[in-house]
Amino acid sequence: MKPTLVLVGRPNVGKSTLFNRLTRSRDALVADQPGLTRDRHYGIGRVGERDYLVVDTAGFDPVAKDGIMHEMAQQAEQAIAEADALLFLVDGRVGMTPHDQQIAERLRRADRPVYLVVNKAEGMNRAVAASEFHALGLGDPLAISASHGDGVKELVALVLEPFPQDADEAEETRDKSPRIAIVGRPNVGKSTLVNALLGEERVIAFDMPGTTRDAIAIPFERNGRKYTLIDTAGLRRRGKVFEAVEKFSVIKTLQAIERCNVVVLVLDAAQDISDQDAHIGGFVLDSGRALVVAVNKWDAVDDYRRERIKADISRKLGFLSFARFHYISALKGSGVAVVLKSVDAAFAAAMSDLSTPRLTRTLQVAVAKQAPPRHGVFRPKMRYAHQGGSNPPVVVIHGSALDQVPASYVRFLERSFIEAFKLQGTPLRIQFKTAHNPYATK
Ligand SMILES: Nc1nc2c(ncn2[C@@H]2O[C@H](COP(=O)(O)OP(=O)(O)OP(=O)(O)O)[C@@H](O)[C@H]2O)c(=O)[nH]1
Ligand SMILES: Nc1nc2c(ncn2[C@@H]2O[C@H](COP(=O)(O)OP(=O)(O)OP(=O)(O)O)[C@@H](O)[C@H]2O)c(=O)[nH]1
Repeated sequence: MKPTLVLVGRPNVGKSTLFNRLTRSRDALVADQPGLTRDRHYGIGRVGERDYLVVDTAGFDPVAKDGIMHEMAQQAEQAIAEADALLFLVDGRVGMTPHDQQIAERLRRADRPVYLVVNKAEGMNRAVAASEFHALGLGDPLAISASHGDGVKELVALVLEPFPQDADEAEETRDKSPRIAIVGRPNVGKSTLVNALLGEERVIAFDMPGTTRDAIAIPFERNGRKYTLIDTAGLRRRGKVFEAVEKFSVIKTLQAIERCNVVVLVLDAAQDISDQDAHIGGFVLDSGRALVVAVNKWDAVDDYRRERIKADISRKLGFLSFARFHYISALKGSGVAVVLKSVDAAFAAAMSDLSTPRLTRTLQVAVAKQAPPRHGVFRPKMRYAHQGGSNPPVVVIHGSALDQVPASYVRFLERSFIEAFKLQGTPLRIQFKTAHNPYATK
């Protein structure tokens, strides 16, 4: 599983700045989807070679007893409990404050590795900037500059070092059957859908999670096909049904998305699409996972409401249009079989092998139909394409002056490949490789 790094610190020490640097999209084109708004507190890590998740807790006041500060502290507590490592930021220009000491005291009790990070240290002697923070009793302070990037790579490498490269990751990518994560905000019907999927069918083996913190996986069979369900909420089996034993957790949701290869995003037809729905959808898009959307509780809403929710979806979740949407009732079991069929299709699309000659031909047809716009004196030239990865499929395009291709044209190319190869249910990524200037790619 990917390690989860949680940033804590008092307001204004630079947590958001560090968060942005740690999560800045490697592929700016993904970030450029119209209508996509992000939850600026949770992200997929992009610095260095290894993948990780980052959580930014808003200003953390461990002694707040009520009000908004108390609420924020509770959210921070949940994130601390679910963290694999804690990054405690302090401000090297301001120096140590009583608030830092309170937070340090809380973190000394956290049974997680804590890294003391002295930010805003650009242009300062790092040892001097760090020295007074030894008094916090959290080990050697590490001086960085989040805004300039100094020391950030080294910090990430150090923090990730103790975590083994995912042992089962390699095996999981070779998996021939879908690993499904059922995600959605609280009360939309995730457990009900899990039961509709698993209830009647054979659950091959289900071991109680016991003391392990890892998300559990439940293998099951349906219509002779094998699947694995990635748990997001600590499912417990009670008689014939599974129930969630933990409250909703964004971190667990993200970890499950990272661990699966097909996401089933559950929405509640009786409610309007919320920011939380959109943020979860944004994570799915960022992660590149295949996706099926189940609009649940269709039995409980009238025609007026049905029209309204469809309009709401197309307005707020347009960036998920690569996915199939199904209108289902998990409670009555209707539409569940179709969801699973789309899971199969999305999985197949995400894992497809795309032949180089066909990719190149598709590229040529697309360029003949609509050439990439000229940028200054250069017109991008696209010569050939080959596949660079799966789940999501990555198409690598070789040519010249490709670093200036606008996002709208990239989306046109994406659509062309998706149509030509009939890749329903998976996002597709395009990477450019320019012959003359190897540094201008990505
Ligand atoms: N000089 C310097 N300023 C920085 C650095 N990192 C962040 N800042 C500045 O510090 C201020 C606070 O940064 P934020 O990232 O918003 O801090 P925060 O901890 O997220 O603050 P809250 O959102 O209030 O919790 C901003 O003005 C940043 O530009 C740095 O490495 N060096
Ligand atoms: N009418 C109707 N109600 C449903 C349907 N699916 C679930 N519900 C109801 O919605 C409520 C929430 O369902 P759950 O399956 O517990 O939702 P959840 O997403 O797992 O909730 P959390 O565990 O809080 O994240 C329950 O009262 C269900 O009976 C459906 O298809 N139709």
